[in-house]
Amino acid sequence: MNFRDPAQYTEDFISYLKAKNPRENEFHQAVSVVVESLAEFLVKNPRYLQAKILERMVEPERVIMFRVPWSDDLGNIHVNRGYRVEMNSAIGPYKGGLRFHPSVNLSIFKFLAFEQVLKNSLTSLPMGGGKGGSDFDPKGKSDNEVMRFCQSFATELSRHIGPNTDIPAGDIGVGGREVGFMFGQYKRLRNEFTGVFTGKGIEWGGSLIRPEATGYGTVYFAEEMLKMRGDSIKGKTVAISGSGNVAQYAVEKVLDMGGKPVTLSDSNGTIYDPEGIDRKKLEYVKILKNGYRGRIKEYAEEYNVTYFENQRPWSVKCDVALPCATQNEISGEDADTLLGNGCFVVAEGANMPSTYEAKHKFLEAGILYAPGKAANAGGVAVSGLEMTQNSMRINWTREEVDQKLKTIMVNIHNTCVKYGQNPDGSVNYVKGANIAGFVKVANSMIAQGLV
Ligand SMILES: NC(=O)C1=CN([C@@H]2O[C@H](COP(=O)(O)OP(=O)(O)OC[C@H]3O[C@@H](n4cnc5c(N)ncnc54)[C@H](OP(=O)(O)O)[C@@H]3O)[C@@H](O)[C@H]2O)C=CC1
Ligand SMILES: O=C(O)CCC(=O)C(=O)O
Repeated sequence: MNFRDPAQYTEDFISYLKAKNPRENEFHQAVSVVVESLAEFLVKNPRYLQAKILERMVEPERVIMFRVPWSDDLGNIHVNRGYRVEMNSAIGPYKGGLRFHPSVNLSIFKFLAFEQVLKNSLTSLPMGGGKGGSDFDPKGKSDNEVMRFCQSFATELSRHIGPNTDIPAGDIGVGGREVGFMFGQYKRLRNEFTGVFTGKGIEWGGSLIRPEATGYGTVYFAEEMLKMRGDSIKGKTVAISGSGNVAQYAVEKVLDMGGKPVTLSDSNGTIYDPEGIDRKKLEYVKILKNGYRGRIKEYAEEYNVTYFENQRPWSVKCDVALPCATQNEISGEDADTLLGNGCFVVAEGANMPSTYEAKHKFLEAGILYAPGKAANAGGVAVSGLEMTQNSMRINWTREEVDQKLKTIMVNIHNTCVKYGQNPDGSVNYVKGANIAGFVKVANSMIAQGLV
């Protein structure tokens, strides 16, 4: 590898990564963006190159893959695959969510775990990074089927996790219901009540504001970016994708701040409500999605608004875009459409929702663009606060947790500015987040010897 020329170093490193991890496209994408941001910094700070920190960081400390057998309500047997990627524990125990979705594979979990390491570092809380889940699809399953699956999954996972080892939480397809079933099984197997999961119910060890944290935090981050330009969310038209946990609370915080959310989506299509999704309509979405687990199309029927079948929200005119569904949901073409329509703020509630092309278009356009590892870090940050409350056997109030969340998001924003500000005063938040997240983990790895 060429240790003198940043562009050549980047190319060499990506070739090395691809040769070692063939066909893991999402993982290549996530690492490529980070290496591009870091290359110049690494060339100027060769001790990280000499210690082969990046080579070590892209190799998970441990990957666990396992069989998850379960039976449906008719007694038919199904076999899914479970995963946990324990990526890096340099600054704390592995921490990160579980995703249940039929599309998952090892590449997706490695990209998510790699992003999680840098994200958790940015929160300033002592958490390493991990991610896991299964190709199980909770959609269309009864509560009893989901419980049997979760019990089977947690039975194997319980051997690998613990309150000081690895603390999973929710992600796509895993919310309070699933965390409850897994926590219950873990407790039964270990005969101990510990904070081994976060995102727990409020009556049994959960933290206030954890459900809200990712969506709220994303909007707090967008507000901080706007503040740098003497602007705010107030009066802005906001396009939001997804209609799950992150999207719902992003809508709620945009409303709190005087903005107008106009879209939501799911994997079947997008609703466009030009009058704005108000609090009453948001309550409808929460019942639709969290209660009876319906489709977003039903919103269009209820409120007589446009429904774009099989389309994403990015063709709608907006000032701010908050992608809150899944990875690679904004293509290069979508980015062109957003920019052409005057969108000038993108804050990623989801993990890596912008493709490699889209990300570069946003950076070249010089808009306010916050990558997921910075903008959506509020979720795992409040998970960290849940761990603290569990250890101390106390519960903070809603206001206390929200205030701490706000402070963490402001600090992450300022850290990105510190490492990502250009000579003309503009900020490359991608570069800022990647360098800041990296430095703390890299220094800790060096301090701990060759591990
Ligand atoms: N929950 C958290 O605390 C955090 C979540 N994130 C990230 O935020 C994103 C959303 O997570 P969360 O809200 O928790 O998950 P949910 O399962 O609650 O919601 C996911 C939403 O995204 C949609 N979606 C999922 N997959 C696809 C797809 N392939 N194409 C189109 N739409 C899709 C879902 O639609 P449908 O119902 O049709 O599947 C649903 O509306 C993810 O990227 C996650 O990694 C990041 C930080 C923390
Ligand atoms: O709260 C957590 O531990 C995990 C959140 C998460 O999965 C994420 O930040 O992507």
